[in-house]
Amino acid sequence: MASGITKLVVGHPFDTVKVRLQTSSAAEGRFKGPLDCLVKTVRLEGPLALYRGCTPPLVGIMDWVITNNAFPELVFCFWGSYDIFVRNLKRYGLSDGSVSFLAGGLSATVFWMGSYPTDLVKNTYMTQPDVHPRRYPTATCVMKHIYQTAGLQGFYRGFLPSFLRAFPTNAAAVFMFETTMHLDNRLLFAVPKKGRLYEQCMQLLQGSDIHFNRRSRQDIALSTNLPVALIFLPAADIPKYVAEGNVDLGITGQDMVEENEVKDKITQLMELGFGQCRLCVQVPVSGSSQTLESLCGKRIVTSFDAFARKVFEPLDAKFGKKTTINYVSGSVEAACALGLADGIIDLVESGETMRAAGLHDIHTLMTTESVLIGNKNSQHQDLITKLTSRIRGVITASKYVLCTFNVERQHLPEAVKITPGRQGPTISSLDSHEGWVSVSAMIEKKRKGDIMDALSDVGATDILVMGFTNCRV
Ligand SMILES: Nc1ncnc2c1ncn2[C@@H]1O[C@H](COP(=O)(O)OP(=O)(O)OP(=O)(O)O)[C@@H](O)[C@H]1O
Ligand SMILES: O=P(O)(O)OC[C@H]1O[C@H](OP(=O)(O)OP(=O)(O)O)[C@H](O)[C@@H]1O
Repeated sequence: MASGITKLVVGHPFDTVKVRLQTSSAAEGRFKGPLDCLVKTVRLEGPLALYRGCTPPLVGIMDWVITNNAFPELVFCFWGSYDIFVRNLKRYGLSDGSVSFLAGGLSATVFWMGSYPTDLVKNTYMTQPDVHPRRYPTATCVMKHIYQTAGLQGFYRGFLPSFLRAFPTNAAAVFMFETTMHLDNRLLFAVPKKGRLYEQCMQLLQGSDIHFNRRSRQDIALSTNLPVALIFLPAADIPKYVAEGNVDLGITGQDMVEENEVKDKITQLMELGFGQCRLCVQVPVSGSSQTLESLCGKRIVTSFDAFARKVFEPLDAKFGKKTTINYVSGSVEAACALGLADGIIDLVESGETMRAAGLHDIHTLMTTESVLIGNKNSQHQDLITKLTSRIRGVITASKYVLCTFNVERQHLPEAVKITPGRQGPTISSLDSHEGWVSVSAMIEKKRKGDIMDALSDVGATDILVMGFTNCRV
């Protein structure tokens, strides 16, 4: 009750201003803005005009709802029906995300079906012309008028646009609300949302059996089989989030960790074996500056501005010059051709982009690859260990294959030298061939051709090589 009265006293003037602004067209030019509307209303009609719509002797529950601006009370319709929709949609085996999305949209429809007539009556009452006697002395008169002129359907005039807007916006809002509420107690795992590392990260998550459904453009996805939430972020921002404990785990490049200057604040859990490249100082092939020292005092363009400052500040101090460092977020190689830079600092993998821009590298600042990094104080250390072990299994599986063959026992020592395995090969006797054994051992994928040749040379037969997708070794 107290909250209703407070809402009425404090909130109703705002509502009056809002509705008047909404219903006065720009062409009319009645009000220049909210303050102008407030001042004009008070000056021309007196302060009580701000409370029009809340004091008339309205009767019945509809009037109470209207005069107390009690739409929030109708919110129970929303969440009440939401529960019912959720329960029913779950029966169709839809994912949690789809259920929240659809139930949110459907509940918004229910909410609007219930509240739309009162909204229409309230708006009509509050925006009636400032003439005396009033066309509608009470909200009940508005209701009577609508009913007499258009029947019951008159209370739903203009409903379609409201519905069309309400379904998707509420579906998305509820979906995000539910997702965010479910982040509690989950390990937050940041992965690049696009760019060079994206595809391999997705394969890594899939290989590690971290299941999730991600809608297009959605930046948070809950795992469906682990207490993990995947947070899709730019690779450049991930080190900072991990260092500050906003997320527990992340995948990014070592170059990004350096650039964010957070190496001491994170734990590098594992090198992932992809995203390998070099961070290089590059200059035009025929440019006048061909050394780091000669670039001192000139213009450098880069996405790695912190790195660039670390390189050039000592040189500037030594030579008494001031190197200009300008940040760009991509296509750095274009800067020299555009006359914006004398040199750049950017990544080189194959060197194709660099050469296509007429540049060559004169200095390698660091070699880099993608890494799994963790927050030092995460509350989810057990889960971090588990995920790290799964990911290590996928990486190992991508580097090794399983080699099996049969060999005469007398040649076993030579064969074992060729395939020692990670901790010794598995050897079992062959019941069907007296004096023969079957051997299986993990071998490096990139050496499999040489190994098979060598095994043949020592008399091994039935040599098979098989890939596997995950392992714990
Ligand atoms: N050519 C490359 N080869 C290998 N790894 C690369 C290459 N370019 C970038 N990387 C690695 O990928 C990380 C992210 O780089 P990327 O250019 O994809 O980031 P982004 O700026 O977020 O994406 P985008 O370029 O789509 O805006 C880099 O920090 C680096 O570690
Ligand atoms: O040596 P290369 O094999 O040619 O690779 C190097 C390029 O790859 C990266 O850019 P990316 O293609 O990711 O786009 P970006 O410039 O927009 O960051 C990097 O910034 C280089 O431009």
